[in-house]
Amino acid sequence: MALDPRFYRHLDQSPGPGSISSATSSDLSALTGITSPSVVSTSASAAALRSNASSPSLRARESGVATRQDGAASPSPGGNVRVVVRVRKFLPREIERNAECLIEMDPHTQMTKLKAPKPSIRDQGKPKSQARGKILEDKNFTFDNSFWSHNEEDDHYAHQEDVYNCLGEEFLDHNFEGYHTCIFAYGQTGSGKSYTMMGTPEQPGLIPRTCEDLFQRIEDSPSPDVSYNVRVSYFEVYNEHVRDLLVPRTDPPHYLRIRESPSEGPYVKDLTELTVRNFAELMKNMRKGDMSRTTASTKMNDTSSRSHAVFTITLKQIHHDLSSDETTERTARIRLVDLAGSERAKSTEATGARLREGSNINKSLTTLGRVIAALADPKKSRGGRKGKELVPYRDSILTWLLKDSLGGNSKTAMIACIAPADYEETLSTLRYADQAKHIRTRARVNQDHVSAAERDQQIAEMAETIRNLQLSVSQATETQRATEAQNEKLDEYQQQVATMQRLMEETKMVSECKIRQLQTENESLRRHLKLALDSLKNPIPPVNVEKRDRASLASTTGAENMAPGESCSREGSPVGAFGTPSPELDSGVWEDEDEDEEDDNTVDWDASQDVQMQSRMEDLLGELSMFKRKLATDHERWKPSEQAMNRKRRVLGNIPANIR
Ligand SMILES: Nc1ncnc2c1ncn2[C@@H]1O[C@H](COP(=O)(O)OP(=O)(O)OP(=O)(O)O)[C@@H](O)[C@H]1O
Repeated sequence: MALDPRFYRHLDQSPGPGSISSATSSDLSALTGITSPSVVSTSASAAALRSNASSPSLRARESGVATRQDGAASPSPGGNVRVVVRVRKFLPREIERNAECLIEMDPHTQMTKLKAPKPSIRDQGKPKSQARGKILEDKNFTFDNSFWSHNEEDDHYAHQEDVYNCLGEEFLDHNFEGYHTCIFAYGQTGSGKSYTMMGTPEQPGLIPRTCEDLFQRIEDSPSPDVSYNVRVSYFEVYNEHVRDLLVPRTDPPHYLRIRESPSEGPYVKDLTELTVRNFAELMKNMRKGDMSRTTASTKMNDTSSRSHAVFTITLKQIHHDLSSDETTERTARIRLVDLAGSERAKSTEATGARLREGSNINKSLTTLGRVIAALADPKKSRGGRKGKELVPYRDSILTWLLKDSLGGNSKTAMIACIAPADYEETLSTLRYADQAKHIRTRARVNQDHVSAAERDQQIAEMAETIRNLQLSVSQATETQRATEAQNEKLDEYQQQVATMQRLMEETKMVSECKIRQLQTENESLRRHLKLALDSLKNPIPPVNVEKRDRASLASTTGAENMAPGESCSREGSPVGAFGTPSPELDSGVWEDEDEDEEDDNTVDWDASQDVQMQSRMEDLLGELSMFKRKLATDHERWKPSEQAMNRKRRVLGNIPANIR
């Protein structure tokens, strides 16, 4: 069961009689988190709950609940796990079905008897061999304490307070002595684990009582030389994942990783650890965590815990001896674990997510059982010549995280919670508990002495570390700045490259345009040359044209009908090449007054004209080769593209080889 929200309601109100006290702290303690007894107020109700580390609780001895009288293992001075059992009262559903109480407890010997249920009607009176159902037997177990919480009318009824006085108080004594402790509740679903650990608003359980007593002891501490620092963390193991309960829930959930250090053992990385200065602050954080714990309603329990919850208090006591100027630090870890209940899918009728949760819960509890079994038998827990560890801590997250509490540096207690009317589940729980009795842990006081010289050295080392860190930070800042400057320069270069690429593109376009122009020019020159060569190869023979008078010519050709500027030729021959009149036209079809002298001569295509034409052709060839050279130079200068080159090659290829 997760804690009833009503439990916290009273924390915001002033404490009433019997309620859990709250304390305020000074501004100084608020700043440092270190609580000095002189600055913590005391409530009247809490004054009754007094005990301290050096004088263990008297109330445990005065309590109506007796401890074992056979002197066997109670309390466990040798470091054995302390095992207690608690049976709850009937729940309404059990009363309804007229359930039979199968548990008996002897307050003097602390013996717990599990009675076999009555045989079914059909098996009644039959001998064992003929019974159809399984014949069950009575079983006896002896634990350090047996808490009878079944019937309030009975003298030896164990209230919440009795459980705390018998177990919690003694464990808090150990914490003030500097030991790590762990108390965990184990049992089937609905057997009363959460009730025992957290309780209800009216009946607070072991965890709130421990917290209250812790701050009460700090307030009542007689020594002004001791300062206290209290930190809390709260996480749950749900479906084999670890979730911080002191931070708001996220979707998807943020799971934490587990690490293992040689000195501290397994721990949850990045787990929130808050400094608390008084009981009210501590309970506020516990409320936060409890609200976000995973619970659900099952057939066996309306508010069933679907996760294992681990609430950890770290108590640091710093004692400074003025005369010797020595400091002593004691650190104790108080681990309070509310396990999810083992369950049978058949009883809970779970399906879907509930069934998966159930199988994960059972998986980690089975592993816990195997760990307990391995630890209970020291010969089995260490195997092989190399002393290889055979305890399967790592087989589940829960057992891995509880490694130190189960088999290492811790004083540990197990509260086996049992339902009064479930034979099979109760037998299984009692067997577990019976095995756990044999586990021995190796608890030691976690204390450090620091002399004045050592403290000065530590301070000097820390100052050096701070200086180095500051240096690293400033170096990192420098590097960051340099990187930013480099990035800016890189941007600048990239911009310049882009501009140059653009320019090159433009230059290339201009070159291509020039090449195109030169090619056109080349083409026209080629055509002219071809015509000239044709004319050379096929010269037109000289023609003698007699001078006729304009009138007779006009009558012959009908020139009087022609418009001015129109020309005509005999037989319609074209105008000569190069714009020079053809010999026919040169013969002077039109006669001007000014050209009379020329007109008087007969026009002949003689050898001198041949020579003239020849020399003109040679000039043209010279010009053409000069043009070719120019073309080559331009080509070099403008670097035409491959395509343009090919085009040029094609053009030049068309020029006859003898010209090139
Ligand atoms: N000693 C007791 N006295 C009175 N009521 C009790 C006692 N123990 C348990 N109950 C009641 O029994 C019911 C089941 O108890 P609880 O929720 O603590 O079981 P649980 O073992 O934590 O179950 P789960 O594993 O499902 O979370 C609750 O209603 C609780 O108030």
